[in-house]
Amino acid sequence: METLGLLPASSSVLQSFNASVLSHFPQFNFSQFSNLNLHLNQSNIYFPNQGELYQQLIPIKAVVTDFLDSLSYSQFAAIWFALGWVLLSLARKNHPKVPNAPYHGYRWWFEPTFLLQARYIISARKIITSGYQKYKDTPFVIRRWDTDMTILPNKYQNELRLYPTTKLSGVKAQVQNLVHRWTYTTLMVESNLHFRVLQNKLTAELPKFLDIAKTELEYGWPMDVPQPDDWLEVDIQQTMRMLVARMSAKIFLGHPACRNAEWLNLSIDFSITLFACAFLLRMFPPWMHPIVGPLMPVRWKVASNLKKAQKIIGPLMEKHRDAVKRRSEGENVEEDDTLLNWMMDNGNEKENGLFEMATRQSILTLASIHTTSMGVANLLFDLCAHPEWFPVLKEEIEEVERDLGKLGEREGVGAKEWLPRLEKLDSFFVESQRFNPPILLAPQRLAIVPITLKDGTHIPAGTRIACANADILHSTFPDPLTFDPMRSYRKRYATGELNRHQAGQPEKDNLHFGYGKQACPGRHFAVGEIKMVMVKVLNEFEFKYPEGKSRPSNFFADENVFPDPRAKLMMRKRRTKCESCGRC
Ligand code: HEM
Repeated sequence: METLGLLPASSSVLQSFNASVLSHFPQFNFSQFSNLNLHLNQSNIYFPNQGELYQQLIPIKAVVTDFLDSLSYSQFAAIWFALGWVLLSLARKNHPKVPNAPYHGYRWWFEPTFLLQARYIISARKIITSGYQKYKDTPFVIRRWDTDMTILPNKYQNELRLYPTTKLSGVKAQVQNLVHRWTYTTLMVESNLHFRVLQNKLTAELPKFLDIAKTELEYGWPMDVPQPDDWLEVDIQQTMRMLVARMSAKIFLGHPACRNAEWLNLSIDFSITLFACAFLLRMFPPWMHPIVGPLMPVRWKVASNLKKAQKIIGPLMEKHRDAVKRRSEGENVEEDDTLLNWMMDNGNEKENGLFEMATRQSILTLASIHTTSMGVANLLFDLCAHPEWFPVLKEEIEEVERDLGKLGEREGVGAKEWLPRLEKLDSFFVESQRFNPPILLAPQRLAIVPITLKDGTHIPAGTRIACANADILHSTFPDPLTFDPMRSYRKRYATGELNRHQAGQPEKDNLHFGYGKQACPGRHFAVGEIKMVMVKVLNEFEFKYPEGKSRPSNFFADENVFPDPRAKLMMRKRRTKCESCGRC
């Protein structure tokens, strides 16, 4: 990360600055304060007939100009961020919070708040977990760089989930995280078309769309997935991102757009760029966004991605409009049943504007691709760390194949019949997600109006609230630190609640997909995709860690979690007796 270079950069920045100051103010001998070996230009500037103040300003200007000229790109970036930090510290204010909820995370009573906020960037896990362990049943407040968040115990979940978005809004909290108009995400708040299409079309016709996505998985398989006969080191995260991007593109945009390499790359890249842009902007106080936003290259990239998206989405919209018109004239026009078409048919004039539709499609890639592909990658990382489960999951697949034929092969037998049968794989995913949630704070909400809960807990308007989803799942299970992949499988049968405790079924204790009416509207599709990919992967390949490697650790950026991007796996085509487990 660039910030890792801050320290070395700052000492040479200091050198440049000292040299520059000394060249214009020779009377100050800075070298006596440092042992830096500086080569100084001792020119003395004197302007006759100028006021004394002006005489003093001219050399200052010269110092600044010389100084800026002498900086390398990384030194300039380091100063830029240091400046942001200082300004933010000056502009810092306390954000609304639940009254009496203590601020948590200070190491000493005199630790400056900006240090705690800076530590949160990479130590969110430690801060949230220690707060949860300390306060468990009462609210506490964590301090993120841009906002404070009151962490509520999950005993309030069933009450909170009943509040409508007009009072407690998940999307407004997300858009605040994404720094709204500075990343072009405000439209998510202005209209919920992206939510409606997932709930009313995708989830309502889930088996159909999973079967459609499966066809694209088959198409991309030989291209995206290496087919090595012998062990080969692979970047499994990138492979999975591409496969998931293809499946998403197929259901959103249909054929042939789903095979447009530019769109596929864009849909993967957009999330990273937009996330980086929002993350950097959050370092600055809101009043500075109009100044720094337009100067940020990463934001230019977001804008250029959106322009490219318009070029791809525009003709698709035209095509659908044309099809609708011709159909209304009695012509029989064939079209893919896509989510884009549904959005156009159900959107109003503004939602159907090109910029708005292209941006919304891009935001949907942000919500769907990395989250889902990380789920598959984590599953594989966990399987390689516990290879004794390979044969169990393979046997389950083979059993379903014996009854229903291979997935997608038998007429009339598709995702609907197949995927619910993969109960052990489902349970393995739930446990893998328990250890590797994509986010540490879910659900997150913004209080639009003041709210008083039944026990008198008051949430003032403007308060950001969240739940410590990762920690809840590490405290509500017996033996929580043990990776026990059949937990939810056993729980379902022990309680007889066969429809509960499954992947993608939010519970008061399992909040990784959010909770209530505002829970992730793409979760059932995501779980289906993950299972479909895993069936193919387990049927065809064996995996293990490269020599000397083990399960990669997770990285944190604020409360966001992602696997070490450098982590690799070894894979080869499946043999009768595989090395992963020694049995199958
Ligand atoms: C493993 C994969 C995924 C995880 C872990 C995940 C997780 C989440 C979470 C935690 C939320 C916030 C929910 C809340 O506040 O209660 C969310 C929202 C959302 N998710 Fe997912 N998600 C996943 C996959 C997907 C997929 C595949 C799609 C689309 C097909 C999708 C679309 C969305 C959208 C549009 C929202 C925002 C809804 C709004 O406007 O409030 N997600 N997701």
